[in-house]
Amino acid sequence: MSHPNLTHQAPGGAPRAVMPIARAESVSKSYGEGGNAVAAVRDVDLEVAPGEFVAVMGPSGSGKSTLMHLMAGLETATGGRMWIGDQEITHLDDNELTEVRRRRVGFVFQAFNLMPTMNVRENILLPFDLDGRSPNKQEQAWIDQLLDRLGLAERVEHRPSELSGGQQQRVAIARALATRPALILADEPTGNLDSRSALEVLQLLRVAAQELGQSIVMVTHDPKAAAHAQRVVYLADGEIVHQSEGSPRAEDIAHMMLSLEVN
Ligand SMILES: Nc1ncnc2c1ncn2[C@@H]1O[C@H](COP(=O)(O)OP(=O)(O)OP(=O)(O)O)[C@@H](O)[C@H]1O
Repeated sequence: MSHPNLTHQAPGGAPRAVMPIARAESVSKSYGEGGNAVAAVRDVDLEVAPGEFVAVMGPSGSGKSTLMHLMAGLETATGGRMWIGDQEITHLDDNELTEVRRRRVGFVFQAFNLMPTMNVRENILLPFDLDGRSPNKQEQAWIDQLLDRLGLAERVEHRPSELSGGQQQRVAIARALATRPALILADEPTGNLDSRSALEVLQLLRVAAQELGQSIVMVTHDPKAAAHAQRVVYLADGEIVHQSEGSPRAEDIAHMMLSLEVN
């Protein structure tokens, strides 16, 4: 189905200039049934523009990971509709979802899912292999830049078991960015990293957004990490309760988080 925003009017009546790369419309997700049902995500409306870097924050159990999985088509919504670019993914079957993800989405999840028998280079090139092609010259230059900036250039022949946890995480990040997918979903991408590596990852995500036009949605508990995003979306009890206008300061984010956690 085509995207309704092609003909959509933005608030104020002006036609929308760009189609969002990810869009949730009144999306809900419940687990279980009857008295045991848990409403993990409730009536969420969210749009992420091309080249936008959005951080998602909220107390533990507020629905951040579930929202991310819904956006990726890894979970099926129990209500509402979801799009990736112009493609509605709400009712796609598993094969169709796999295809959309492979072509358009890069993931950095907490389980890095690196292939243990492959070295760093082979792991990073895996998305190209799955697409039945090799990187072109521009893509190879980008991969070299990723390896360099992530401090992995000397490690390309190593297997994951020969790397530290932080290095494995950086390989997963390089792999997610390598094909320059339109949408990057990152769950705590700086969670296990020292502050220098974390800064490098956040700066890379910004480069991917600002220079390559990739859209990034990053779940994080770290106000300093979230301050690198252009917008921060706050969840509580499965609902969006606040959104920043522009990049907020880490102190303001920490303050907001505190108020959500005590409520
Ligand atoms: N597969 C599942 N079955 C049942 N309940 C689930 C499932 N996955 C998540 N939940 C529940 O949904 C709610 C939201 O969980 P979710 O993992 O999305 O929160 P989160 O904000 O990512 O938390 P954290 O910051 O602790 O990772 C929680 O109450 C959780 O227990």
